[in-house]
Amino acid sequence: MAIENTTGSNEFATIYTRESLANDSCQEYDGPQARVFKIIVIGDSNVGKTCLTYRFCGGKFLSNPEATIGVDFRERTLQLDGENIKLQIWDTAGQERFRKSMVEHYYRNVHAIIFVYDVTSLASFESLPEWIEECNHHSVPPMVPRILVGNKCDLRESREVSTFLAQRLADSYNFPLFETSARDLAEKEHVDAIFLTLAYRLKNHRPLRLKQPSESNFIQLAAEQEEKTPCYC
Ligand SMILES: Nc1nc2c(ncn2[C@@H]2O[C@H](COP(=O)(O)OP(=O)(O)OP(=O)(O)O)[C@@H](O)[C@H]2O)c(=O)[nH]1
Repeated sequence: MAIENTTGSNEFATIYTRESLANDSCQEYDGPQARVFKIIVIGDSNVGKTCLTYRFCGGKFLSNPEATIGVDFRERTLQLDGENIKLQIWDTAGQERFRKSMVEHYYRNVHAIIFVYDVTSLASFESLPEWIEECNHHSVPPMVPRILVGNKCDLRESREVSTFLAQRLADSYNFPLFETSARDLAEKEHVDAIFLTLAYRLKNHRPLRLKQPSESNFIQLAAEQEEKTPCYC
């Protein structure tokens, strides 16, 4: 099942569906001159942040991921309407003990935020206001796009969070809502569509304040992380 919902404000005018992806001008591209956007993926431990980002960047489902320590970095470069866009995805740790020293780094110069919950865990859904609050505490500008993703839709029998409930929360924050599954192969294009929706939004939004994340900081943090945790890229 794939559901894409927009908020009434039409903030995300471009929402990419499976069908539109098939005809889209978006291609994989690994050229040197890409605009770089930092996207952080936030939410409780075990909701599937690693699996979602790995599905988007690596194409596969990770059945036995280890808990993220600090942050794992993944990247994918796309060519959108002739422009090279590199999405630098920060897969953050859900467990407090693995994230507390990193929180400042997560939010610095972030361009977009994906809040993830698990549709089979009401607790992970009820944590969302705290994650959103943390983000607000770090003074992330309001123009930074935020989206809500309910993962593990393949576990239909165990669902604890209805689409209705999730949509109500999404509407209250004015965020678009997506429900998907990192595990279900049939949802692969839908996972791509979530990130592509953000990529198009970022590409077309060129505020003067937009600051590129420093490549040197990124490389240094990535090197530190590699020592701590295996990289699945
Ligand atoms: N059924 C199902 N299981 C999933 C899905 N996505 C992730 N999982 C499983 O959920 C568990 C946690 O996945 P992770 O991606 O490591 O979760 P996380 O949010 O990154 O966890 P932390 O690194 O601790 O923050 C793993 O056992 C995955 O195999 C999904 O879409 N469907």
